[in-house]
Amino acid sequence: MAAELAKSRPARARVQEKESPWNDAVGIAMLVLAAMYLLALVSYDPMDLPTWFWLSVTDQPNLVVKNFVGRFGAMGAGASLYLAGMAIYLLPFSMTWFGVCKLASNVKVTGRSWLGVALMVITTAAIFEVQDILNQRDNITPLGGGGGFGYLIGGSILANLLGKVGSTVVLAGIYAVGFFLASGIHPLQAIQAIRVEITRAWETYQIRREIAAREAEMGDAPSSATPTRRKKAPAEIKAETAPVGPLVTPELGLTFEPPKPKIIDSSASRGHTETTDKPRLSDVWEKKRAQKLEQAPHGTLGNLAVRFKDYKLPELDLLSWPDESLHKPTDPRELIAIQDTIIKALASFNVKVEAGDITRGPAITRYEVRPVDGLRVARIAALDDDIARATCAERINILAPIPGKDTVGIELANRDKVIVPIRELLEDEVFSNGKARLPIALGKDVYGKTIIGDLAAMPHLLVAGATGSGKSVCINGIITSLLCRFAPDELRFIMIDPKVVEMQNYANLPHLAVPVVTDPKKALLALRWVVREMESRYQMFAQEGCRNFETFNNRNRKRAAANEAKKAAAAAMAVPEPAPEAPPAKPVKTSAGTDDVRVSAAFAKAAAAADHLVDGTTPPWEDPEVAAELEADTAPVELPVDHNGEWIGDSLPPPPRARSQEFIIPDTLPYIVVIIDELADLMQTAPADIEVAIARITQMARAAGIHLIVATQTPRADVLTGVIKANIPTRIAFQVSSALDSRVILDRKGAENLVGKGDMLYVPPGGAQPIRSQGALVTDDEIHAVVERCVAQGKPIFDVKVDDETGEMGGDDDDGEGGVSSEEEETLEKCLEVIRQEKKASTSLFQRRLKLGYGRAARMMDILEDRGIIGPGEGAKPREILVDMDMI
Ligand SMILES: Nc1ncnc2c1ncn2[C@@H]1O[C@H](COP(=O)(O)OP(=O)(O)OP(=O)(O)O)[C@@H](O)[C@H]1O
Repeated sequence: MAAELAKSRPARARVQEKESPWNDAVGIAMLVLAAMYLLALVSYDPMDLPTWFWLSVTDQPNLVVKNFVGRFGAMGAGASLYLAGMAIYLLPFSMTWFGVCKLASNVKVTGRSWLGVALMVITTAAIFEVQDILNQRDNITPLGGGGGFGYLIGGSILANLLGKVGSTVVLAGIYAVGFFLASGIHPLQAIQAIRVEITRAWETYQIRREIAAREAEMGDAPSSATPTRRKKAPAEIKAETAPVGPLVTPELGLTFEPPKPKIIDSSASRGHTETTDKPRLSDVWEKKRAQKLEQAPHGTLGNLAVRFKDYKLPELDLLSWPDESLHKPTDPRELIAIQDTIIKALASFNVKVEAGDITRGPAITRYEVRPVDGLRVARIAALDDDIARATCAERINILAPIPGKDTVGIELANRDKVIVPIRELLEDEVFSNGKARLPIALGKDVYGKTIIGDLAAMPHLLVAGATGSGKSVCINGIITSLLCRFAPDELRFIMIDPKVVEMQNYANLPHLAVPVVTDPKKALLALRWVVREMESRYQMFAQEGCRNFETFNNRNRKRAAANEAKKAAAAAMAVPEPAPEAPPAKPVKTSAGTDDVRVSAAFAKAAAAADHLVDGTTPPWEDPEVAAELEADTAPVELPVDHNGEWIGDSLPPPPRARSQEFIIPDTLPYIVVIIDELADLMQTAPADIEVAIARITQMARAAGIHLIVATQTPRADVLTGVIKANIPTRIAFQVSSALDSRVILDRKGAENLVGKGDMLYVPPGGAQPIRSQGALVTDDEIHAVVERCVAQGKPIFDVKVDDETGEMGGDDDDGEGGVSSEEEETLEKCLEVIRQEKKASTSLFQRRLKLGYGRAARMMDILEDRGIIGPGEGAKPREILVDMDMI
């Protein structure tokens, strides 16, 4: 109980001793004095006193002093025993306690403490006198066991005034006050601890009695007719026999028994669970998708949905598991040794902490320490460099405190890093349970919990970190998650990759809405297209009376369900009539699936037309065969209506459309995920325009099913501007070189302490604290396998509008080689003629001879240089002609 009391002292009483170099000296001095005092008391002999001392009992004192502390000790002990009697023994013990406190610097020894001791000594002396304890009057204690104080206060005053019992009660009260003053223990806490002890003892007694009674009952014959004991409900028994855990006092909110430190190893991957009874996830999703397509109302399937109707999602078997044999088991002794080193390192700076849990994650291990009461956690955080030195760690991170815990976490990189395979995350229940609309596998936290984000909820994501820290792997993991979950008609990508090499793996992906954009100048056009697409989606939503992407995509199913319910209600209300023997109504009721086929075929042709266009081959309308087919399709389709003109198809009739309406509103729209791999490169070209486009997308695109992922390795304020950051609250920071960079990404420091290679801080949407985790690893082979599976099922159908916007594809007739228009080609011919005649080439020459403006003449020079006809410019000199002009 004393330990509990000591632990639970309130901050008021347990004022921490200020760290001072004198503390140790004073502490040691007190211990020495206490020892000498005690020795003097125990070895006191009145014959040691010199004759001149007022307590001397002889003219011939001992020649050889018997007192262990000499004559001085004898005089001190004699005077003390005379004044306070045997109660004086409290003094050296109190001094010893104070000396220890001084050395430990954990409790401040103040005047109040000494006053407390004085009260304790005096009241004890008085109690000895009143209660006649150790009350011999001899040479050692001439005034009795209570000494002079006891005699005067106890015997002469209190006993006469209050009697024996009354004075004992008063003296006990004063003693208690002295004890609280000396020890710093709050009286309420003492009562609390006593109450807890009593309750615990009572509970233990009750449980023992119950067990004994039950044993006795079991020993009795079962035929015992009149059981005397009421049988308790199982819950009651459970509550009684529950192990007594850490007791929390509701009044003070204090835990008297801190939980025992644990070692948790969450580094190993969960491994593949071969479950034959469970359907494969891709099958489940495909089935859902097929159902949606089947239920889509007549004529509203988009061309992508028709084209990829039989699309199969890549199986998770394409992704591999790491070699488990390489995983080294955790050695708890090693972890405990490191924790001890940390505790000792902190203790050497007078920072007292107790050991907490140790959690080994895939890349880092978190050592928890519990600061003693009264220690500010900031003091531990300030010693990060010293802990790093003591543990020989390259970088450490201190969580002071760990959110939601009463401990401080010290995170050190593991010597043997365990990778987190993406397959583990994709097989996780969280990924597949369908709660996340756009699930993306991110990684695993230090406790082994998988981190699966929902891009739809984010709704945009910023990924930043130094080069080689794991950004690309993270983005590839996100793309792989989406590829394993969505068909090309459900999700489309726009990839902007100014680094050129990062996204080449995805160049033929059927999910691409536009070819991978590598030219930073064209990236702006792609972003503008996204803005336009967003606006056109909002128009569609308005037309359909939907507020956002989800309601739009589910509107037909909701309407169909409502229609079904109406039909059922009407059928229930209708009086059943005998069915007339009539020939089946004409036209025969056609299922939604059947009537879709024809319209879908038309869309398929439209898709083929788009393909023709982007492939640069003959446009479909020039192909007589396709043209004839398209013509045939314009023949009126027999609609599933009854003789009253009422719709009898399984699906809903298409919504009425205005004649002027140019587009068919599709049943569902795909998500669009825009990925910008290096924002810094884009910000160099047209910072203001890019910033405006990103801000517009991030502010408004969420409800339109458009989501943005921005990555950068340059976390500077001019790249990640305030406007961009304000609109992208969800962030992932990989290792960066400085706390400044970390602040730019996360608005707080911490990323500079990451250890690289996928070690990241993830700020979830709405989450205040970043979660440290190890990113999922997806290898190049895995990416190839998944992409190949997607590519094998169809080529990308680029949106022609996008091509026009980005200028990447051959959709524009005007653009020839390298974006040179036919008009420019004509001017170029004239320029070549001028070069042939003049045998030289310069901008001014073209301006003069062809009456061109400077800009156009300079553009011609650039094209000629690009084509290797003329050499690079050398100041004012005419350019060198590199080819034989007669050969051109
Ligand atoms: N989650 C991870 N698990 C294990 N290793 C990883 C992980 N992420 C990255 N790595 C390792 O770090 C290396 C660099 O990663 P990555 O290419 O993603 O860095 P980056 O930040 O994209 O660099 P850059 O900006 O130069 O492209 C990888 O080749 C891989 O070995």
